[in-house]
Amino acid sequence: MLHAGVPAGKPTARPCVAACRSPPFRRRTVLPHRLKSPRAVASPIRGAAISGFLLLMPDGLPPGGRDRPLAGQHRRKRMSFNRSAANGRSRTDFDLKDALMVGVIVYACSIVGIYTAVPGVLAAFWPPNAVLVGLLLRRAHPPGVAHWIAAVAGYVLADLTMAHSWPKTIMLVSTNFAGISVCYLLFKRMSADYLGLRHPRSMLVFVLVVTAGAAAAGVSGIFIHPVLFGGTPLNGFAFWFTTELVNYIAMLPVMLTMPRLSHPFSWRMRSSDWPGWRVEQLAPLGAFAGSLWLGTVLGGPGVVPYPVPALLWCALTYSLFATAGITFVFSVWTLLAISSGALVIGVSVDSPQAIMSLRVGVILTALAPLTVASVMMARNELLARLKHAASHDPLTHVLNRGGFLAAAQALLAVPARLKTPSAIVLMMDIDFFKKVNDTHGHAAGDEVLTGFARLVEGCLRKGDLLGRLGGEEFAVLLPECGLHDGLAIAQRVCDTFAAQPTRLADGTQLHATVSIGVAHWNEPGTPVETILTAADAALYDAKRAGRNRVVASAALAMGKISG
Ligand SMILES: Nc1nc2c(ncn2[C@@H]2O[C@H](COP(=O)(O)OP(=O)(O)OP(=O)(O)O)[C@@H](O)[C@H]2O)c(=O)[nH]1
Repeated sequence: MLHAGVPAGKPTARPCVAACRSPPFRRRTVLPHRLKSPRAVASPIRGAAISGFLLLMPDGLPPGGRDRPLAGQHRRKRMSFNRSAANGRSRTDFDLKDALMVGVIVYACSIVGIYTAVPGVLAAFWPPNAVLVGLLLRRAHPPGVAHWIAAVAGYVLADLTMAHSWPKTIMLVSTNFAGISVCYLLFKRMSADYLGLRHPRSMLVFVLVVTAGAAAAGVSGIFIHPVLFGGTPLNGFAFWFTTELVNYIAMLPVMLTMPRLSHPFSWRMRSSDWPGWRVEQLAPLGAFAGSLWLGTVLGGPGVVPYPVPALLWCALTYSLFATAGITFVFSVWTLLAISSGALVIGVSVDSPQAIMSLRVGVILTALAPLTVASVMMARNELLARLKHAASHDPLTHVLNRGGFLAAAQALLAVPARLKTPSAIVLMMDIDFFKKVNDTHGHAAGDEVLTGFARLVEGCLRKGDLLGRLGGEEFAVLLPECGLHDGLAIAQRVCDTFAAQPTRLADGTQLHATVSIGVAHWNEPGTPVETILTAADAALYDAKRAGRNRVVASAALAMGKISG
Protein backbone atom coordinates (compact mmCIF):
# COMPACT_ATOMS: atom_id res chain seq x y z
CA MET A 1 0.00 0.00 0.00
CA LEU A 2 1.30 3.43 -0.88
CA HIS A 3 0.64 6.32 1.40
CA ALA A 4 2.00 9.68 2.22
CA GLY A 5 3.10 8.69 5.67
CA VAL A 6 1.89 11.73 7.56
CA PRO A 7 1.58 10.64 11.17
CA ALA A 8 -1.92 11.04 12.56
CA GLY A 9 -2.24 13.97 14.92
CA LYS A 10 1.11 15.44 13.83
CA PRO A 11 0.22 17.73 11.03
CA THR A 12 2.84 19.18 8.78
CA ALA A 13 2.92 22.94 9.12
CA ARG A 14 1.00 24.42 6.18
CA PRO A 15 -0.54 27.45 7.71
CA CYS A 16 -2.46 28.91 4.84
CA VAL A 17 -4.49 27.93 1.86
CA ALA A 18 -2.31 30.09 -0.29
CA ALA A 19 0.29 27.39 0.15
CA CYS A 20 -1.94 25.19 -1.96
CA ARG A 21 -1.34 27.40 -4.91
CA SER A 22 2.40 26.95 -4.88
CA PRO A 23 3.84 24.50 -7.45
CA PRO A 24 2.88 22.01 -8.66
CA PHE A 25 -0.42 23.97 -8.93
CA ARG A 26 1.17 26.96 -10.48
CA ARG A 27 3.25 24.84 -12.81
CA ARG A 28 0.13 23.15 -14.04
CA THR A 29 -2.02 26.20 -14.20
CA VAL A 30 -2.92 26.92 -17.79
CA LEU A 31 -3.91 30.42 -18.74
CA PRO A 32 -7.32 30.38 -20.41
CA HIS A 33 -6.79 30.57 -24.13
CA ARG A 34 -8.99 33.61 -24.48
CA LEU A 35 -6.71 35.67 -22.25
CA LYS A 36 -3.80 34.94 -24.52
CA SER A 37 -5.56 35.73 -27.76
CA PRO A 38 -4.78 39.02 -29.49
CA ARG A 39 -8.44 39.92 -29.04
CA ALA A 40 -7.88 39.92 -25.31
CA VAL A 41 -5.14 42.49 -25.48
CA ALA A 42 -7.03 45.67 -24.83
CA SER A 43 -6.22 48.51 -27.13
CA PRO A 44 -5.70 51.93 -25.56
CA ILE A 45 -8.92 53.09 -27.22
CA ARG A 46 -10.89 50.22 -25.81
CA GLY A 47 -9.25 50.73 -22.41
CA ALA A 48 -10.26 54.38 -22.45
CA ALA A 49 -13.77 53.49 -23.56
CA ILE A 50 -14.12 50.95 -20.78
CA SER A 51 -12.75 53.38 -18.20
CA GLY A 52 -15.25 55.98 -19.32
CA PHE A 53 -18.01 53.43 -19.17
CA LEU A 54 -17.00 52.43 -15.66
CA LEU A 55 -17.60 55.95 -14.55
CA LEU A 56 -21.05 55.83 -16.08
CA MET A 57 -22.03 52.40 -14.95
CA PRO A 58 -21.13 51.70 -11.37
CA ASP A 59 -22.69 48.50 -10.19
CA GLY A 60 -25.70 49.78 -8.40
CA LEU A 61 -27.92 47.16 -9.90
CA PRO A 62 -27.23 43.53 -10.42
CA PRO A 63 -26.89 42.96 -14.12
CA GLY A 64 -28.86 40.60 -16.32
CA GLY A 65 -29.63 37.06 -15.29
CA ARG A 66 -26.60 35.40 -16.74
CA ASP A 67 -24.27 37.56 -14.67
CA ARG A 68 -26.21 37.40 -11.46
CA PRO A 69 -24.47 35.15 -8.94
CA LEU A 70 -26.49 32.22 -7.76
CA ALA A 71 -26.50 30.95 -4.22
CA GLY A 72 -23.32 29.07 -3.63
CA GLN A 73 -21.32 30.60 -6.37
CA HIS A 74 -18.56 32.91 -5.35
CA ARG A 75 -19.97 36.37 -5.31
CA ARG A 76 -17.94 38.67 -7.44
CA LYS A 77 -16.54 41.45 -5.35
CA ARG A 78 -18.84 44.39 -5.76
CA MET A 79 -16.85 47.34 -6.87
CA SER A 80 -18.23 50.71 -6.07
CA PHE A 81 -16.97 54.21 -6.19
CA ASN A 82 -15.41 53.47 -2.82
CA ARG A 83 -12.70 51.64 -4.71
CA SER A 84 -11.18 55.08 -5.20
CA ALA A 85 -10.26 55.09 -1.54
CA ALA A 86 -8.00 52.15 -2.20
CA ASN A 87 -6.26 54.20 -4.85
CA GLY A 88 -5.49 56.90 -2.36
CA ARG A 89 -8.28 59.23 -3.44
CA SER A 90 -10.95 60.33 -1.05
CA ARG A 91 -14.61 59.49 -1.60
CA THR A 92 -15.40 63.20 -1.96
CA ASP A 93 -12.85 63.58 -4.76
CA PHE A 94 -14.39 60.69 -6.59
CA ASP A 95 -17.97 61.82 -6.03
CA LEU A 96 -17.11 65.20 -7.50
CA LYS A 97 -15.51 63.59 -10.51
CA ASP A 98 -18.49 61.29 -10.88
CA ALA A 99 -20.92 64.20 -10.53
CA LEU A 100 -18.98 66.11 -13.16
CA MET A 101 -19.31 63.13 -15.48
CA VAL A 102 -23.11 63.10 -14.91
CA GLY A 103 -23.23 66.80 -15.77
CA VAL A 104 -21.19 66.29 -18.94
CA ILE A 105 -23.43 63.42 -20.08
CA VAL A 106 -26.60 65.40 -19.43
CA TYR A 107 -25.12 68.33 -21.35
CA ALA A 108 -24.07 66.17 -24.30
CA CYS A 109 -27.44 64.37 -24.48
CA SER A 110 -29.30 67.70 -24.26
CA ILE A 111 -27.28 69.14 -27.13
CA VAL A 112 -28.11 66.05 -29.23
CA GLY A 113 -31.81 66.48 -28.36
CA ILE A 114 -31.81 70.19 -29.17
CA TYR A 115 -29.98 69.69 -32.48
CA THR A 116 -32.39 66.99 -33.64
CA ALA A 117 -35.47 69.08 -32.76
CA VAL A 118 -37.50 70.82 -35.42
CA PRO A 119 -37.23 74.58 -34.71
CA GLY A 120 -40.17 75.90 -32.71
CA VAL A 121 -41.34 72.41 -31.75
CA LEU A 122 -40.63 70.28 -28.70
CA ALA A 123 -37.75 67.83 -29.40
CA ALA A 124 -39.08 64.40 -30.42
CA PHE A 125 -35.84 62.67 -29.51
CA TRP A 126 -34.84 63.89 -26.07
CA PRO A 127 -32.35 61.46 -24.51
CA PRO A 128 -31.05 63.29 -21.38
CA ASN A 129 -34.03 62.59 -19.10
CA ALA A 130 -34.07 58.81 -19.55
CA VAL A 131 -30.26 58.67 -19.51
CA LEU A 132 -30.13 60.69 -16.28
CA VAL A 133 -32.76 58.52 -14.55
CA GLY A 134 -30.82 55.42 -15.65
CA LEU A 135 -27.51 56.83 -14.43
CA LEU A 136 -28.91 57.81 -11.04
CA LEU A 137 -30.60 54.43 -10.54
CA ARG A 138 -27.58 52.38 -11.61
CA ARG A 139 -25.26 53.98 -9.08
CA ALA A 140 -23.93 51.89 -6.19
CA HIS A 141 -24.85 54.69 -3.78
CA PRO A 142 -27.74 57.13 -3.79
CA PRO A 143 -26.78 60.19 -5.79
CA GLY A 144 -25.46 63.07 -3.71
CA VAL A 145 -26.32 66.75 -3.90
CA ALA A 146 -23.33 67.22 -6.23
CA HIS A 147 -24.93 64.85 -8.78
CA TRP A 148 -28.22 66.72 -8.82
CA ILE A 149 -26.45 70.09 -9.08
CA ALA A 150 -24.26 68.77 -11.91
CA ALA A 151 -27.33 67.46 -13.74
CA VAL A 152 -29.15 70.81 -13.44
CA ALA A 153 -25.97 72.57 -14.62
CA GLY A 154 -25.81 70.22 -17.63
CA TYR A 155 -29.37 71.14 -18.72
CA VAL A 156 -28.90 74.86 -18.06
CA LEU A 157 -25.59 75.03 -19.94
CA ALA A 158 -27.08 73.20 -22.93
CA ASP A 159 -29.99 75.66 -23.09
CA LEU A 160 -27.68 78.65 -22.70
CA THR A 161 -25.36 77.23 -25.38
CA MET A 162 -28.38 77.28 -27.68
CA ALA A 163 -28.96 80.92 -26.70
CA HIS A 164 -32.25 80.23 -24.95
CA SER A 165 -33.35 82.99 -22.62
CA TRP A 166 -33.09 82.46 -18.88
CA PRO A 167 -36.90 82.27 -18.34
CA LYS A 168 -37.21 79.68 -21.13
CA THR A 169 -34.27 77.74 -19.72
CA ILE A 170 -35.78 77.68 -16.23
CA MET A 171 -39.16 76.53 -17.55
CA LEU A 172 -37.67 73.75 -19.68
CA VAL A 173 -35.31 72.52 -16.97
CA SER A 174 -38.00 72.47 -14.27
CA THR A 175 -40.34 70.53 -16.58
CA ASN A 176 -37.59 67.99 -17.26
CA PHE A 177 -36.99 67.58 -13.53
CA ALA A 178 -40.70 67.15 -12.79
CA GLY A 179 -40.65 63.92 -14.80
CA ILE A 180 -37.16 62.85 -13.73
CA SER A 181 -37.83 63.18 -10.01
CA VAL A 182 -41.14 61.27 -10.17
CA CYS A 183 -39.52 58.45 -12.17
CA TYR A 184 -36.46 58.35 -9.91
CA LEU A 185 -38.44 58.37 -6.65
CA LEU A 186 -40.80 55.61 -7.82
CA PHE A 187 -38.09 53.41 -9.36
CA LYS A 188 -35.88 53.85 -6.28
CA ARG A 189 -38.45 52.05 -4.15
CA MET A 190 -38.35 48.93 -6.30
CA SER A 191 -36.47 45.72 -5.78
CA ALA A 192 -33.52 44.91 -8.05
CA ASP A 193 -35.63 42.33 -9.91
CA TYR A 194 -38.23 44.91 -10.91
CA LEU A 195 -35.66 47.58 -11.62
CA GLY A 196 -33.61 45.27 -13.82
CA LEU A 197 -36.87 44.26 -15.65
CA ARG A 198 -36.26 40.66 -14.62
CA HIS A 199 -39.57 40.08 -12.89
CA PRO A 200 -42.45 38.70 -15.02
CA ARG A 201 -44.56 41.74 -14.12
CA SER A 202 -41.76 44.30 -14.24
CA MET A 203 -42.70 45.71 -17.67
CA LEU A 204 -46.20 46.44 -16.38
CA VAL A 205 -44.79 48.31 -13.39
CA PHE A 206 -42.21 49.99 -15.63
CA VAL A 207 -44.95 51.36 -17.90
CA LEU A 208 -46.94 52.63 -14.89
CA VAL A 209 -43.89 54.43 -13.46
CA VAL A 210 -42.82 56.09 -16.71
CA THR A 211 -46.46 57.04 -17.35
CA ALA A 212 -46.49 58.79 -13.94
CA GLY A 213 -43.18 60.52 -14.77
CA ALA A 214 -44.46 61.58 -18.19
CA ALA A 215 -47.71 62.82 -16.60
CA ALA A 216 -45.70 64.96 -14.15
CA ALA A 217 -43.87 66.53 -17.09
CA GLY A 218 -47.24 66.90 -18.83
CA VAL A 219 -48.69 68.84 -15.87
CA SER A 220 -45.73 71.20 -16.07
CA GLY A 221 -46.31 71.40 -19.83
CA ILE A 222 -49.84 72.75 -19.13
CA PHE A 223 -48.23 75.92 -17.77
CA ILE A 224 -45.16 76.36 -19.94
CA HIS A 225 -46.34 75.15 -23.34
CA PRO A 226 -48.71 78.08 -24.01
CA VAL A 227 -45.90 80.49 -23.04
CA LEU A 228 -43.13 78.81 -25.03
CA PHE A 229 -44.93 77.38 -28.06
CA GLY A 230 -48.24 79.21 -28.03
CA GLY A 231 -50.49 76.15 -27.81
CA THR A 232 -53.39 75.44 -25.48
CA PRO A 233 -52.77 74.00 -21.98
CA LEU A 234 -54.33 70.71 -23.14
CA ASN A 235 -51.93 70.60 -26.06
CA GLY A 236 -49.13 71.31 -23.61
CA PHE A 237 -50.06 68.35 -21.47
CA ALA A 238 -50.51 66.03 -24.45
CA PHE A 239 -47.26 67.03 -26.12
CA TRP A 240 -45.05 66.84 -23.05
CA PHE A 241 -46.74 63.68 -21.83
CA THR A 242 -46.37 61.77 -25.10
CA THR A 243 -42.83 62.99 -25.79
CA GLU A 244 -41.60 62.01 -22.33
CA LEU A 245 -43.44 58.67 -22.48
CA VAL A 246 -41.90 57.80 -25.83
CA ASN A 247 -38.39 58.73 -24.69
CA TYR A 248 -38.60 56.87 -21.39
CA ILE A 249 -40.01 53.70 -22.96
CA ALA A 250 -37.50 53.76 -25.80
CA MET A 251 -34.34 54.51 -23.82
CA LEU A 252 -34.76 53.60 -20.16
CA PRO A 253 -34.90 49.79 -20.70
CA VAL A 254 -31.49 50.01 -22.37
CA MET A 255 -30.08 51.86 -19.37
CA LEU A 256 -31.72 49.60 -16.78
CA THR A 257 -30.64 46.34 -18.40
CA MET A 258 -27.14 47.36 -19.48
CA PRO A 259 -24.63 44.81 -18.14
CA ARG A 260 -22.41 45.92 -15.34
CA LEU A 261 -18.89 46.57 -16.50
CA SER A 262 -17.41 46.91 -13.06
CA HIS A 263 -14.12 45.39 -14.10
CA PRO A 264 -12.34 45.70 -17.44
CA PHE A 265 -11.67 41.97 -17.41
CA SER A 266 -15.35 41.14 -17.36
CA TRP A 267 -15.49 42.53 -20.88
CA ARG A 268 -12.75 40.18 -21.97
CA MET A 269 -14.41 37.29 -20.21
CA ARG A 270 -17.54 37.86 -22.22
CA SER A 271 -15.58 37.07 -25.33
CA SER A 272 -15.82 33.51 -24.05
CA ASP A 273 -19.50 33.63 -25.02
CA TRP A 274 -18.57 33.87 -28.66
CA PRO A 275 -17.32 30.34 -29.29
CA GLY A 276 -20.87 29.24 -28.41
CA TRP A 277 -22.34 31.58 -30.98
CA ARG A 278 -23.43 30.24 -34.31
CA VAL A 279 -24.20 32.08 -37.49
CA GLU A 280 -27.86 31.10 -37.32
CA GLN A 281 -28.15 33.07 -34.11
CA LEU A 282 -27.87 36.17 -36.26
CA ALA A 283 -31.06 35.14 -38.09
CA PRO A 284 -33.46 37.13 -35.84
CA LEU A 285 -31.32 40.22 -36.34
CA GLY A 286 -31.35 39.60 -40.10
CA ALA A 287 -35.13 39.18 -40.03
CA PHE A 288 -35.44 42.46 -38.13
CA ALA A 289 -33.27 44.32 -40.66
CA GLY A 290 -35.21 42.66 -43.51
CA SER A 291 -38.56 43.72 -42.09
CA LEU A 292 -37.39 47.33 -41.80
CA TRP A 293 -36.27 47.22 -45.43
CA LEU A 294 -39.55 45.58 -46.52
CA GLY A 295 -41.49 48.39 -44.86
CA THR A 296 -39.63 50.99 -46.91
CA VAL A 297 -40.32 49.03 -50.11
CA LEU A 298 -44.01 48.28 -49.56
CA GLY A 299 -45.13 51.34 -47.59
CA GLY A 300 -48.73 51.94 -46.53
CA PRO A 301 -50.45 52.52 -43.19
CA GLY A 302 -49.79 48.98 -41.96
CA VAL A 303 -45.99 49.00 -42.20
CA VAL A 304 -45.24 50.18 -38.67
CA PRO A 305 -45.81 46.79 -37.00
CA TYR A 306 -44.09 44.79 -39.79
CA PRO A 307 -40.98 44.22 -37.66
CA VAL A 308 -42.98 42.90 -34.67
CA PRO A 309 -42.54 39.15 -35.46
CA ALA A 310 -38.80 39.67 -35.95
CA LEU A 311 -38.65 41.69 -32.72
CA LEU A 312 -40.40 38.87 -30.85
CA TRP A 313 -37.92 36.41 -32.37
CA CYS A 314 -35.08 38.65 -31.11
CA ALA A 315 -36.71 38.74 -27.66
CA LEU A 316 -36.83 34.93 -27.57
CA THR A 317 -33.22 34.62 -28.73
CA TYR A 318 -31.17 37.47 -27.32
CA SER A 319 -30.60 38.95 -23.90
CA LEU A 320 -32.96 41.54 -22.46
CA PHE A 321 -30.33 44.25 -22.95
CA ALA A 322 -29.84 43.33 -26.62
CA THR A 323 -33.61 43.26 -27.16
CA ALA A 324 -33.95 46.66 -25.48
CA GLY A 325 -31.25 47.98 -27.83
CA ILE A 326 -32.90 46.51 -30.93
CA THR A 327 -36.29 47.83 -29.84
CA PHE A 328 -34.74 51.26 -29.36
CA VAL A 329 -33.38 51.10 -32.92
CA PHE A 330 -36.87 50.12 -34.16
CA SER A 331 -38.53 53.10 -32.41
CA VAL A 332 -35.97 55.67 -33.53
CA TRP A 333 -35.79 54.29 -37.08
CA THR A 334 -39.56 54.22 -37.53
CA LEU A 335 -40.08 57.77 -36.27
CA LEU A 336 -37.15 59.17 -38.26
CA ALA A 337 -37.98 57.20 -41.42
CA ILE A 338 -41.58 58.41 -41.41
CA SER A 339 -40.64 62.03 -40.75
CA SER A 340 -37.94 61.94 -43.45
CA GLY A 341 -40.14 60.20 -45.99
CA ALA A 342 -38.07 57.00 -46.17
CA LEU A 343 -41.09 55.12 -44.82
CA VAL A 344 -44.24 56.16 -46.67
CA ILE A 345 -47.29 55.29 -44.62
CA GLY A 346 -49.70 57.07 -46.95
CA VAL A 347 -51.14 59.28 -44.23
CA SER A 348 -49.95 62.80 -43.60
CA VAL A 349 -48.34 63.20 -40.22
CA ASP A 350 -48.26 66.96 -39.98
CA SER A 351 -50.79 67.86 -37.29
CA PRO A 352 -49.77 67.70 -33.59
CA GLN A 353 -52.42 65.01 -33.03
CA ALA A 354 -51.07 62.85 -35.85
CA ILE A 355 -47.49 63.22 -34.59
CA MET A 356 -48.49 62.29 -31.03
CA SER A 357 -50.59 59.37 -32.24
CA LEU A 358 -47.67 58.06 -34.32
CA ARG A 359 -45.15 58.39 -31.50
CA VAL A 360 -47.37 56.64 -28.96
CA GLY A 361 -48.34 53.92 -31.47
CA VAL A 362 -44.72 53.15 -32.30
CA ILE A 363 -43.62 53.04 -28.70
CA LEU A 364 -46.53 50.86 -27.59
CA THR A 365 -45.62 48.46 -30.40
CA ALA A 366 -42.12 48.29 -28.90
CA LEU A 367 -43.56 47.19 -25.55
CA ALA A 368 -44.41 43.72 -26.90
CA PRO A 369 -40.82 42.50 -27.50
CA LEU A 370 -39.64 44.18 -24.29
CA THR A 371 -42.28 42.32 -22.30
CA VAL A 372 -41.44 39.00 -23.92
CA ALA A 373 -37.71 39.52 -23.29
CA SER A 374 -38.39 40.46 -19.67
CA VAL A 375 -40.53 37.37 -19.06
CA MET A 376 -37.91 35.22 -20.82
CA MET A 377 -35.24 36.67 -18.55
CA ALA A 378 -37.30 35.87 -15.43
CA ARG A 379 -37.94 32.35 -16.76
CA ASN A 380 -34.28 31.72 -17.60
CA GLU A 381 -33.16 32.91 -14.19
CA LEU A 382 -35.68 30.66 -12.49
CA LEU A 383 -34.54 27.69 -14.58
CA ALA A 384 -30.90 28.46 -13.77
CA ARG A 385 -31.73 28.63 -10.07
CA LEU A 386 -33.60 25.32 -10.21
CA LYS A 387 -30.78 23.70 -12.15
CA HIS A 388 -28.27 24.99 -9.63
CA ALA A 389 -30.36 23.77 -6.69
CA ALA A 390 -30.69 20.32 -8.30
CA SER A 391 -26.97 19.88 -8.79
CA HIS A 392 -25.48 21.63 -5.74
CA ASP A 393 -25.28 20.91 -2.05
CA PRO A 394 -27.22 23.55 -0.10
CA LEU A 395 -24.81 23.55 2.86
CA THR A 396 -21.39 23.81 1.22
CA HIS A 397 -22.59 25.00 -2.20
CA VAL A 398 -20.27 22.61 -4.01
CA LEU A 399 -21.67 20.03 -6.44
CA ASN A 400 -23.82 17.32 -4.89
CA ARG A 401 -23.38 13.63 -5.78
CA GLY A 402 -25.58 13.83 -8.87
CA GLY A 403 -24.01 17.07 -10.04
CA PHE A 404 -20.49 15.77 -9.51
CA LEU A 405 -21.10 12.47 -11.29
CA ALA A 406 -22.79 14.18 -14.24
CA ALA A 407 -20.00 16.75 -14.61
CA ALA A 408 -17.26 14.13 -14.22
CA GLN A 409 -18.94 11.83 -16.75
CA ALA A 410 -19.29 14.69 -19.20
CA LEU A 411 -15.59 15.46 -18.86
CA LEU A 412 -14.24 11.93 -19.07
CA ALA A 413 -16.74 10.59 -21.61
CA VAL A 414 -15.25 12.84 -24.31
CA PRO A 415 -11.47 12.43 -23.91
CA ALA A 416 -10.98 14.81 -26.84
CA ARG A 417 -11.92 17.58 -24.42
CA LEU A 418 -8.77 16.86 -22.44
CA LYS A 419 -5.41 17.93 -23.80
CA THR A 420 -3.81 14.97 -22.01
CA PRO A 421 -5.90 11.84 -21.33
CA SER A 422 -5.09 11.81 -17.64
CA ALA A 423 -7.18 12.74 -14.61
CA ILE A 424 -7.00 12.27 -10.86
CA VAL A 425 -9.85 11.52 -8.48
CA LEU A 426 -9.54 12.29 -4.77
CA MET A 427 -12.00 10.77 -2.31
CA MET A 428 -11.85 12.71 0.96
CA ASP A 429 -13.50 11.91 4.27
CA ILE A 430 -13.18 14.06 7.41
CA ASP A 431 -11.87 11.95 10.28
CA PHE A 432 -13.94 11.20 13.37
CA PHE A 433 -16.60 13.57 12.20
CA LYS A 434 -19.24 11.94 14.37
CA LYS A 435 -17.14 12.97 17.37
CA VAL A 436 -17.11 16.58 16.14
CA ASN A 437 -20.90 16.53 16.02
CA ASP A 438 -21.24 14.79 19.36
CA THR A 439 -18.78 17.10 21.13
CA HIS A 440 -19.50 20.48 19.58
CA GLY A 441 -22.96 20.07 18.11
CA HIS A 442 -24.37 19.65 14.62
CA ALA A 443 -23.97 23.36 13.78
CA ALA A 444 -20.24 23.17 14.52
CA GLY A 445 -20.05 20.08 12.30
CA ASP A 446 -21.71 22.07 9.53
CA GLU A 447 -19.11 24.81 9.94
CA VAL A 448 -16.31 22.27 9.62
CA LEU A 449 -17.86 20.90 6.42
CA THR A 450 -18.26 24.37 4.94
CA GLY A 451 -14.74 25.39 5.97
CA PHE A 452 -13.31 22.24 4.43
CA ALA A 453 -15.14 22.85 1.15
CA ARG A 454 -13.80 26.41 0.97
CA LEU A 455 -10.28 25.20 1.77
CA VAL A 456 -10.36 22.60 -0.99
CA GLU A 457 -11.84 25.09 -3.45
CA GLY A 458 -8.92 27.38 -2.68
CA CYS A 459 -6.56 24.61 -3.76
CA LEU A 460 -8.22 23.91 -7.12
CA ARG A 461 -7.85 25.37 -10.58
CA LYS A 462 -10.70 26.58 -12.72
CA GLY A 463 -12.06 23.46 -14.39
CA ASP A 464 -11.39 21.10 -11.47
CA LEU A 465 -14.51 19.57 -9.93
CA LEU A 466 -15.38 19.41 -6.25
CA GLY A 467 -18.44 17.57 -4.96
CA ARG A 468 -19.93 16.53 -1.65
CA LEU A 469 -20.94 12.92 -2.17
CA GLY A 470 -22.74 12.70 1.16
CA GLY A 471 -22.21 13.30 4.88
CA GLU A 472 -18.57 14.23 5.45
CA GLU A 473 -17.36 12.65 2.20
CA PHE A 474 -16.12 14.83 -0.66
CA ALA A 475 -14.65 14.04 -4.09
CA VAL A 476 -12.42 15.99 -6.43
CA LEU A 477 -11.73 15.41 -10.12
CA LEU A 478 -8.54 16.98 -11.46
CA PRO A 479 -8.64 16.80 -15.26
CA GLU A 480 -5.37 16.85 -17.21
CA CYS A 481 -3.44 15.99 -14.07
CA GLY A 482 -0.83 13.27 -13.60
CA LEU A 483 -0.47 10.99 -10.58
CA HIS A 484 2.52 12.81 -9.16
CA ASP A 485 0.78 16.17 -9.17
CA GLY A 486 -2.49 14.61 -7.97
CA LEU A 487 -0.80 13.07 -4.94
CA ALA A 488 0.96 16.34 -4.15
CA ILE A 489 -2.33 18.23 -4.33
CA ALA A 490 -4.02 15.67 -2.07
CA GLN A 491 -1.16 15.92 0.40
CA ARG A 492 -1.42 19.70 0.48
CA VAL A 493 -5.18 19.53 1.16
CA CYS A 494 -4.51 17.02 3.92
CA ASP A 495 -1.72 19.06 5.51
CA THR A 496 -3.46 22.41 5.21
CA PHE A 497 -6.68 21.12 6.74
CA ALA A 498 -4.80 19.58 9.64
CA ALA A 499 -2.81 22.76 10.25
CA GLN A 500 -5.66 25.19 9.89
CA PRO A 501 -8.30 24.83 12.61
CA THR A 502 -11.90 25.79 11.86
CA ARG A 503 -12.91 28.88 13.78
CA LEU A 504 -16.44 28.36 15.06
CA ALA A 505 -19.02 31.12 15.46
CA ASP A 506 -18.36 31.22 19.22
CA GLY A 507 -14.61 31.69 18.66
CA THR A 508 -13.64 28.10 19.48
CA GLN A 509 -10.91 26.68 17.28
CA LEU A 510 -11.68 23.17 16.16
CA HIS A 511 -8.93 20.92 14.83
CA ALA A 512 -9.89 18.21 12.38
CA THR A 513 -8.12 16.04 9.86
CA VAL A 514 -9.02 14.37 6.62
CA SER A 515 -8.16 11.08 4.96
CA ILE A 516 -7.78 10.99 1.19
CA GLY A 517 -7.77 8.19 -1.35
CA VAL A 518 -6.27 8.93 -4.77
CA ALA A 519 -6.93 7.15 -8.06
CA HIS A 520 -5.50 7.81 -11.49
CA TRP A 521 -7.61 7.75 -14.67
CA ASN A 522 -5.49 7.35 -17.77
CA GLU A 523 -7.40 4.95 -19.92
CA PRO A 524 -10.11 6.59 -21.99
CA GLY A 525 -13.25 4.52 -21.77
CA THR A 526 -12.86 3.75 -18.06
CA PRO A 527 -16.14 4.86 -16.44
CA VAL A 528 -16.13 7.45 -13.67
CA GLU A 529 -17.69 4.96 -11.27
CA THR A 530 -14.67 2.65 -11.63
CA ILE A 531 -12.23 5.37 -10.75
CA LEU A 532 -14.41 6.52 -7.83
CA THR A 533 -14.53 2.97 -6.49
CA ALA A 534 -10.74 2.72 -6.70
CA ALA A 535 -10.32 6.05 -4.89
CA ASP A 536 -12.88 4.95 -2.29
CA ALA A 537 -10.92 1.76 -1.63
CA ALA A 538 -7.76 3.82 -1.17
CA LEU A 539 -9.66 6.09 1.23
CA TYR A 540 -10.70 3.07 3.23
CA ASP A 541 -7.02 2.03 3.40
CA ALA A 542 -6.08 5.51 4.60
CA LYS A 543 -8.65 5.24 7.41
CA ARG A 544 -7.38 1.85 8.42
CA ALA A 545 -3.77 3.02 8.38
CA GLY A 546 -4.50 5.66 11.01
CA ARG A 547 -6.31 8.55 9.16
CA ASN A 548 -4.95 12.04 8.38
CA ARG A 549 -3.09 10.73 5.37
CA VAL A 550 -3.10 10.27 1.61
CA VAL A 551 -3.15 6.81 0.05
CA ALA A 552 -2.95 6.06 -3.66
CA SER A 553 -5.16 3.36 -5.10
CA ALA A 554 -3.43 -0.03 -5.14
CA ALA A 555 -5.22 -0.93 -8.36
CA LEU A 556 -4.28 2.15 -10.30
CA ALA A 557 -1.25 3.53 -8.48
CA MET A 558 1.75 4.30 -10.59
CA GLY A 559 3.91 6.11 -8.09
CA LYS A 560 3.93 7.62 -4.64
CA ILE A 561 5.05 10.70 -2.84
CA SER A 562 7.27 10.59 0.13
CA GLY A 563 5.76 11.27 3.52
N1 LIG B 1 -23.02 18.34 11.05
C1 LIG B 1 -23.33 17.48 10.09
N2 LIG B 1 -23.09 16.18 10.26
C2 LIG B 1 -23.38 15.31 9.29
C3 LIG B 1 -23.92 15.74 8.07
N3 LIG B 1 -24.10 14.65 7.28
C4 LIG B 1 -23.69 13.59 7.99
N4 LIG B 1 -23.25 13.97 9.21
C5 LIG B 1 -22.70 13.17 10.29
O1 LIG B 1 -21.42 12.69 9.94
C6 LIG B 1 -21.12 11.61 10.81
C7 LIG B 1 -20.34 10.56 10.04
O2 LIG B 1 -19.88 9.65 10.98
P1 LIG B 1 -19.18 8.29 10.58
O3 LIG B 1 -19.70 7.82 9.27
O4 LIG B 1 -19.35 7.35 11.76
O5 LIG B 1 -17.70 8.64 10.35
P2 LIG B 1 -16.61 9.37 11.26
O6 LIG B 1 -17.12 9.67 12.63
O7 LIG B 1 -16.17 10.55 10.48
O8 LIG B 1 -15.48 8.35 11.37
P3 LIG B 1 -14.43 8.00 10.25
O9 LIG B 1 -15.00 8.39 8.95
O10 LIG B 1 -14.24 6.53 10.36
O11 LIG B 1 -13.21 8.75 10.58
C8 LIG B 1 -22.46 11.09 11.33
O12 LIG B 1 -22.54 11.36 12.70
C9 LIG B 1 -23.49 11.92 10.57
O13 LIG B 1 -24.61 12.22 11.38
C10 LIG B 1 -24.18 17.13 7.91
O14 LIG B 1 -24.64 17.61 6.87
N5 LIG B 1 -23.86 17.96 8.93
